Amino acid sequence: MSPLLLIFATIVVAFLLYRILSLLTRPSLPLPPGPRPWPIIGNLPHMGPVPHHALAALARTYGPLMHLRLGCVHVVVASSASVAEQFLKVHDANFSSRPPNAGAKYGAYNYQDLVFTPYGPRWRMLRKISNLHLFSTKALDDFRHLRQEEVSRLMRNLASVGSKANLGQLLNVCTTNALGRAMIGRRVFNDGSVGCDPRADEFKSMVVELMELAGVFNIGDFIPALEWLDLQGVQAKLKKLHKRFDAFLTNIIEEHEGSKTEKHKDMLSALLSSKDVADDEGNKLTNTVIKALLLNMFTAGTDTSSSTTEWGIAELLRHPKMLARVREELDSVVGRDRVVTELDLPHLPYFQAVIKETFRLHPSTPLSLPRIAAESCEIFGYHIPKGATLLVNVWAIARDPKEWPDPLEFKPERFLPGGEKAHVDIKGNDFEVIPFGAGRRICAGVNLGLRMVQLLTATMVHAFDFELENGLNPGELNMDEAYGLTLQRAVPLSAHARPRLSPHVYSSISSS
Ligand code: HEM
Repeated sequence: MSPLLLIFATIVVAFLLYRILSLLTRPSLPLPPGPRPWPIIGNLPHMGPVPHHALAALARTYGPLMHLRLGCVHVVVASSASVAEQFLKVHDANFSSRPPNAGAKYGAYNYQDLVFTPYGPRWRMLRKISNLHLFSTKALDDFRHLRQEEVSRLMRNLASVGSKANLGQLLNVCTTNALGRAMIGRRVFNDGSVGCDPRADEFKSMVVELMELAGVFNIGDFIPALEWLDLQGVQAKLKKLHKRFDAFLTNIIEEHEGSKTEKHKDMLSALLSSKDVADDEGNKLTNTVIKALLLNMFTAGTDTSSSTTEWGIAELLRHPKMLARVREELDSVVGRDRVVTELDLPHLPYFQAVIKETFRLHPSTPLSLPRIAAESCEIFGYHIPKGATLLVNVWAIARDPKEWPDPLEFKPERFLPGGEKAHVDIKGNDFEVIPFGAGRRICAGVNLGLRMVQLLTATMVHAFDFELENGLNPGELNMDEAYGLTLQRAVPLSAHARPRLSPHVYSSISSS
């Protein structure tokens, strides 16, 4: 055979082999529908400046189970309760790790933390430790008085101010200090005056920056060949921010180790005392893992709760009749001669419905946190490839008109007896409203977050009348969202707070 013929025959055979192989390996099922991807960048341009809005709009065209290609990465998006249930309940084991990303690599000690560590022995160890020391019912009850004291401090400070107060900032200081006392045995920030500790402003801005960076669809995460170019500057910013967080956390640990004589009852003491001792599965807590865990708690556990409270108060201010009904309930259960406590909360059904409705319309992580498919699988007749990133649009699911009549209206009644969602809870069992996610990687701090948001919101509306800045009519309150990984208010809530309880309540609050 002539050489030319040989080359030609080789090409034909190779082509035929390729066709046969691709036919054999092609999944018999189609991928879910989705917008046509651009070459190389795929659907990245479709994500827009506010990805949960853009994905909700795309889902109206392509359906609640959608496929996109971001760079080289397959991404599937769940935008209805039934699709979310498939991923987070039926196939939860297959989606129990998170995809690789620059945020975890450069911002969270290279995946050594609880939020991003792959599902496995380290995840189990960290989840177990945090449940034991922070999130179990016993730990939550043991630290109840700390939360109460911090909320009361906030109340006393607000009562003593004549001028307008930045509620968002104060709520954030309060949640950070309450968490700080349980985790590291002390407050993180001063709050002596409502002008606040300047470090509190800095800390909140660090958390918000981290959430903003984590919310960016970083090109390097989706096109690994371009990672080194850091086209959006995300990696550089993450590295810089990480240094600031690391200095803050190293300082906390050094201080704690330096005061060994005191008997601490906080989480950090327990972590330090079991440092470098292997557990049953051979895992050890190192200084780095401890810092990573503290970082998770201070970032995942502060802004989420304070911004949800801010949204809740804003909704009540915009709906004066609902605010009046909440106050009526509080005044009849608690009265005006004492502050509301966590023990009162189960006796406030209308207020509970207001909180659920706040979480429905303003979930603090609108796209939850991403998961990755460990193996390929089939969902509703579609092929989900191994390695695909899963995004659950919890924001869109909770506004799905097929599930929620008048989805954009703030209507707490829907959660009351006789309402269409009377028996629905928000803790990951009813998939039409999953602000804390669901399945084995559901938010570790769900019960703490709920208690904090409830106590703060109830205390604020029970103890104060609010007057908006410059005599603004509450109906005109700006409710726009500023997007990061968490859902901030575009315009922080500022108001004059006027005490409405008996004067002795504000003066008798302990200042421990
Ligand atoms: C308003 C309050 C909060 C909301 C709405 C919220 C929401 C979420 C969501 C949606 C996830 C992802 C769940 C998933 O993948 O299915 C998550 C994970 C997590 N949250 Fe929260 N969270 C809140 C408060 C807190 C608090 C107070 C803490 C701790 C102090 C916390 C710690 C965590 C941790 C450690 C994870 C990662 C869990 C894991 O990967 O195993 N969160 N949160």
